[in-house]
Amino acid sequence: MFTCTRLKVCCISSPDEARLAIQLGADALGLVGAMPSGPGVVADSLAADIVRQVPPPIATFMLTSETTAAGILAHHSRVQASTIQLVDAVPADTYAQLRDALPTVKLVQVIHVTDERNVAEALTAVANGADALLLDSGNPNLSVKELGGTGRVHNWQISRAIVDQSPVPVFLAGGLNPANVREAIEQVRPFGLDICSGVRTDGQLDADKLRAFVDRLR
Ligand SMILES: O=C(O)c1ccccc1NCC(=O)[C@H](O)[C@H](O)COP(=O)(O)O
Repeated sequence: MFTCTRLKVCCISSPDEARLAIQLGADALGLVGAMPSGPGVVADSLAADIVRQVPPPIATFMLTSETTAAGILAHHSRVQASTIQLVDAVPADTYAQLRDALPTVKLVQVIHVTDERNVAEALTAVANGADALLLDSGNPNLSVKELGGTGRVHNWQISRAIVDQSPVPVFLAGGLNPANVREAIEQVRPFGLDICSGVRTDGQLDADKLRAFVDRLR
């Protein structure tokens, strides 16, 4: 079956990694801001430098753990990405405040999938103004929150239920790699995939792993 599942390569840590990801087929790049935990964080100055070098039509996603409109806008002013990825839950009026301040910037809400209640959580985020959803495997309820980059797969049946009901595009993340990418697409049918640890070796983007992932994806 023909598929055009989009690919976001996350945890980009240098201009060279950005170039490699684009060369191998990335539609979007993810730049991880300050987080309570996780291996993929880069300084805002480096993220901004990478954003400046990324050509259109490649999208740049700034991942933020900020949960107030003021904090998110301050983060965005330092990075200037085309898309803001909210990795934690935010108050309902935050999307409208961000939209007023940044009308051309897209807002992607991460949902950390643990149980069926995440379906309602996802649809509420859309009703509040999210332009897209990204389903990941973190745990925001821990004392030190996990907000992504876990390398873990979650319950794809719940993700499929969200895809089936969502009126906006849905990205699937969490523990994806060349070996499970086809199954992920067949089971969840997402608009796009997001990958970090599954295409890295010793923390560096691995061209062979990313090529293998893209070969199976396309
Ligand atoms: O990588 C991190 O350190 C990180 C920490 C907190 C939020 C997001 C983080 N990474 C970016 C992502 O969104 C990952 O691409 C996503 O969680 C999937 O990661 P993986 O399971 O390793 O493919």
